[in-house]
Order: sequence, then structure tokens, then C-alpha cells
Amino acid sequence: MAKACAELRRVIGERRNIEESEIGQLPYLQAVVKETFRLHPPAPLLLPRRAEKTTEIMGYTIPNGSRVLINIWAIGRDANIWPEPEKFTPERFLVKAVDFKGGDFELIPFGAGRRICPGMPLAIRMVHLVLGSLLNQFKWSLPAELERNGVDMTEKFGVTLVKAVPLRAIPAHV
Ligand code: HEM
Repeated sequence: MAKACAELRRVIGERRNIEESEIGQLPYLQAVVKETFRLHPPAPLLLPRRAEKTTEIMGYTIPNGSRVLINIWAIGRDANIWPEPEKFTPERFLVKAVDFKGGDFELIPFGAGRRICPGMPLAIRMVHLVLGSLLNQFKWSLPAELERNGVDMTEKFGVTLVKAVPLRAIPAHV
């Protein structure tokens, strides 16, 4: 968080919301968003598909008519693709040209192909604007017990993925 805040202060200046046109100047913030989508995709199994014909994929037979779920939560934690997958390391995206717009199948939080999320252009802008503005407007800290014990990152699985224990964080004006 310190690195993202430092980038915001340097590029945007203190105490103001960021503008859409400024997102492109914030590569570290963009990397934080990608890393968050990799580890905590909001729709961990995308939307169900149905096989139109019997298909062979990597030695597995997918029978005609079967329901297919794509586990992007597992893809995001696959050690064959991501070194030290359990670690939150935004820096990996500063050296790896992977985007989440449907062209790189190792990172598809919005899905891919004809049924890709139609809200993606809006969602991408909103996530960067809200996160960047909240970080730039406030100094964030944790309640004392979370500072001592760490934040519980357990997830609750469902159609969407949420934190099992909601985050508590304290804003103070910078
Ligand atoms: C961070 C925010 C969002 C994420 C991660 C997300 C993710 C997804 C995913 C994974 C799918 C399924 C794609 C697939 O199975 O290939 C989907 C579908 C969809 N999303 Fe989003 N979405 C987000 C925001 C939005 C917003 C803001 C809207 C509308 C304004 C929206 C509208 C839709 C609709 C209508 C579908 C169904 C498309 C179809 O089945 O053809 N989403 N989204």
C-alpha cells in the first residue's frame, strides 16, 4: 500500500480524487488491481457453459451437453504459471505484459470470448478511480488487534467471492 500511495502522491499530488485520464500514469496502482483480480477474482468460476459437442482437451473428454465451469481462482494460484502464487506481489505485473481483457487466458477475471463481461470497461475505470481516490484522500490504518494479528484473508465461496470476515480499516485525513 505504501508504494501505491507514494506513486499517487508523486504523480497526482496530495488530497484529491484521481481522474479517468490519469489512470494510465499509475502503473503500480494498475498492477495492484491486476494482482487483486488474480488472487481474489470476484466471479471465481465465471458463468457456467454447456459443451455443444463432445470435445477432447488435454486428454480429458468433455461429453456433449455437459456443464463446464472454469475455475479462474485455481488458475490464478497455479504455480506453473505464477511464481510464488500465494504471495501478493503486484511487481510481477510490472515485468509481465499480461492484461485482464480476455486475451491472456491466465488472467480472465471478466471472462473471455463472446460472453465476456459487458460491464468490463465501466468496472475497470471504477475500480481504479475508487481505489486510487480512497488511497490518495486518506491515511489508512488497521484497528490495533488486526495490526497485531494480521488481516484474516479467508474467503467465502459462492457465485461471487467475498471476504469471510469483512475488512475493518480506519481512514484519517492526510
Ligand atoms: C469488477 C467488476 C466485475 C467483474 C469482475 C465482473 C465479472 C464478470 C464475469 C466473470 C462474467 C462472466 C463472463 C464469462 O463467463 O465469460 C460477467 C458477466 C456479466 N457482467 Fe460482469 N463483472 C464486473 C462488473 C460488471 C458491471 C459493472 C456490469 C454492468 C454494468 C456487469 C455486467 C455483466 C453482465 C450483464 C454479464 C453477463 C454477460 C453474458 O452472459 O453475456 N459486470 N461479469
